[in-house]
Amino acid sequence: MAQQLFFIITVWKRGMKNINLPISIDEAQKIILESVKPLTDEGISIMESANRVLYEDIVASTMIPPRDNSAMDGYAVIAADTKGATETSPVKLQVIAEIRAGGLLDGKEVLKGTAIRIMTGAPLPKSADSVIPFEDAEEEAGYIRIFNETVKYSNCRFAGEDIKKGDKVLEKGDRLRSADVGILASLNYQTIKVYKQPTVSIISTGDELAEIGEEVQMGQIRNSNAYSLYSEVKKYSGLPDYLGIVKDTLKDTREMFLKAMKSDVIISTGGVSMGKYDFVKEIYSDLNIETKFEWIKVKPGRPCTFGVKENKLFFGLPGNPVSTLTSFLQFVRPALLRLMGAKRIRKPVLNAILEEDLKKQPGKAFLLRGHFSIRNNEFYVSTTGNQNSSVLRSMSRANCLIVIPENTSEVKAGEKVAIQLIDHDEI
Ligand SMILES: Nc1nc2c(c(=O)[nH]1)N[C@H]1C(S)=C(S)[C@@H](COP(=O)(O)OP(=O)(O)OC[C@H]3O[C@@H](n4cnc5c(N)ncnc54)[C@H](O)[C@@H]3O)O[C@H]1N2
Ligand code: MOO
Repeated sequence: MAQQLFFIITVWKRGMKNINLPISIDEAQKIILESVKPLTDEGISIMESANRVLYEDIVASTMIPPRDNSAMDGYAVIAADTKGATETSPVKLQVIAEIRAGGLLDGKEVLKGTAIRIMTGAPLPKSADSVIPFEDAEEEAGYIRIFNETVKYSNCRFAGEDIKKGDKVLEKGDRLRSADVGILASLNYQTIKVYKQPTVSIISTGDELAEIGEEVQMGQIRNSNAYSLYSEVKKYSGLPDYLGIVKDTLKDTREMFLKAMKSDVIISTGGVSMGKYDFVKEIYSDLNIETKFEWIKVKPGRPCTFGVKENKLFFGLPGNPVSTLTSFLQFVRPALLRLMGAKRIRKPVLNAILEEDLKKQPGKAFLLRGHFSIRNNEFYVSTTGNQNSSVLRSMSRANCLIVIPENTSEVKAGEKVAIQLIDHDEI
């Protein structure tokens, strides 16, 4: 009875929502994405644009390539002129001119029975409809001998075959890859409009933490979460600011969170489970941050708090180093990408053959650290060792997370399991 009363009071205090009940990964992601308001835009040089998200559609104002040109170093010919060419009875054509890449046509034209020496990328002269590579012809005293027939359009590249004028080549919401940057350059863009990068404050909580360079006192461990998170934030194009370690007191935690409020996203690690000195949740209600959820039906990462205040997103990630990273991947990563306007935010998931038996309790999903490999065109996966949430080594060896659903209790070697590819681009 007393327990029920406590529960009702807690729910009431936290805005009539049952945030104490664990929710699924999918539900949590939905709540987070509903809370994200994408940032505004800025203009940047295309040189800085890799991994940024376009704020505008890119519509081609010219054709690429702009004119028909040669795909090989060789001879521009009229294909019909090579008819009947064989090893024993080669066709002979007179070489009447040469065109270099970047050179001008200057009215040069291939006439019947002639050829023009041409370099890769040089404009195709009028009436030529095929290019014979140097290695397939023999030149001597102003003539070439050709030993094989060629067909029309061999080794020719045509105007607009890559991009036509008016094509929408890239879209608002695309996260730019290197080939995209190349297309922008081909279309003469020096600068483009992209979404701003989210600023991200990172806070480590815990009296037990020693900073890099400090002596580790009795009972202390080295702070690793701030650094693994810092690199994850950078990987997903956020602007991280590591604010340091905060001691487990309400006063210090409040001061640190007030300092962090300058950012779009505030990530803390530790202090979100049931410990006597876990203050993060208390600080949320203290600072009027609306808590949306506190527990997820997943291991690692069961305690995980998410809150919102004035478009700022607050993630209270669990302290265990692996739980921090898996929770980042499932929850913070999609939020950062959506803040930056990205359309694609899902990591690829595929099926792989499990190489060992796995058992778990039902009731929560498991995200096991795995390593996948490909043999005989099949994906295989095995775990990377000790799956304790504090064991970072097995995360460091992992290239995927094996997803065992909530209600499954056992999977046998040889069965297929879903694997989430953690190092691959979003789809
Ligand atoms: N009574 C309960 N205890 C715990 C529960 C629970 O449900 N009931 N959940 C457990 C689970 S699961 C996790 S995960 C942890 C999460 O706890 P906190 O987020 O409150 O984290 P802390 O207690 O502060 O730390 C947990 C663990 O992680 C180490 N840690 C913390 N910060 C860092 C850092 N920056 N770098 C490296 N390692 C860090 C810390 O030393 C602890 O060992 O709670 C369980 N307990
Ligand atoms: O859920 Mo905790 O994150 O397993 O160790």
